[in-house]
Amino acid sequence: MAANDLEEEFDYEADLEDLPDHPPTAQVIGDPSVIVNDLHVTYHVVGSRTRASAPTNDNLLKKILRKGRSLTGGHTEVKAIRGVSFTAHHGESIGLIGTNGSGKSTLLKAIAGLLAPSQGEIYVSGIPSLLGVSAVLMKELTGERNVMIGGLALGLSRKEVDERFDEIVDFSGLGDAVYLPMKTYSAGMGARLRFAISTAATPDVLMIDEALATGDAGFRERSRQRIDEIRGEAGTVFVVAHSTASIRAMCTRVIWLDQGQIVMDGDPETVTNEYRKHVKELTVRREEIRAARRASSA
Ligand SMILES: Nc1ncnc2c1ncn2[C@@H]1O[C@H](COP(=O)(O)OP(=O)(O)OP(=O)(O)O)[C@@H](O)[C@H]1O
Repeated sequence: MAANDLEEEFDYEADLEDLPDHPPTAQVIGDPSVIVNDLHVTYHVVGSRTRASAPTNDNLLKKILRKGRSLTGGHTEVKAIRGVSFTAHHGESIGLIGTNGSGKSTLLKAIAGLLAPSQGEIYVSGIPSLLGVSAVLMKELTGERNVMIGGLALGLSRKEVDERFDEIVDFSGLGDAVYLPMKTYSAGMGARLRFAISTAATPDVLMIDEALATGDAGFRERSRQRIDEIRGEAGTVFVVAHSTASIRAMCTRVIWLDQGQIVMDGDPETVTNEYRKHVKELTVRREEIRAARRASSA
């Protein structure tokens, strides 16, 4: 990854002014809602990690003749989560931070029950919801129809969805675009609608993966308030965001992941400060490597 990409990835200043400078209100934390015990998650990927040598016509022919065998080579295991343990409580909002590929999304998917642990256990009290409704929404249908589908998927009745429809649309900020097919929405519009539907019912455990990055300042402020309300109603919220400013504004606790392991787990200020230092060091180190490469090829 280039140093520029790395800096974009850690958009830690960009939205500071968009967000209130007070941290989330302190909440008395309740009983455990999620217990993760020595979790390991491994992806099995068909294909070799090593670069294939350019095939000559001769060995390509041989490969084609070896019918039924994979042309892609070996089988690779990606150990995305390696021995993660923590306990989350009712009333907490936990930010997950870490560089690209550190395992944040994988951890959320495992808590949501979408990925099986290869080792370890996850206990969840209540129903986890990974932006609960994303899987059931249909791009060909209008936002309006999707509000109904998503609401029903969350366990609301048809009448309850009808009653909450205006509120959901107001929250999403979509206006009349809600009557257009979702496939016509920008990434941000789709993310805002998913967030609005997912939080229409108060979930026990809500997981938000990057949805907030796509919203504007007003939407982010509404989201922050909604997350506070969910915590107030004894829910637990997990938030993945690359912006440490958003994380500090929304979370009562932060877990920093690196290469599938926990580096730090603690209060937002301490963890994000340490993380920012780490990112700055990484950026400097990568810039030095690039400069050395440029010098050696000159
Ligand atoms: N479906 C998959 N198949 C194989 N490997 C995967 C798959 N999804 C993720 N990985 C790998 O697992 C590791 C963790 O990925 P994950 O998406 O959980 O990280 P992340 O911290 O959410 O990254 P990002 O910030 O880029 O979204 C990475 O090495 C990634 O390449």
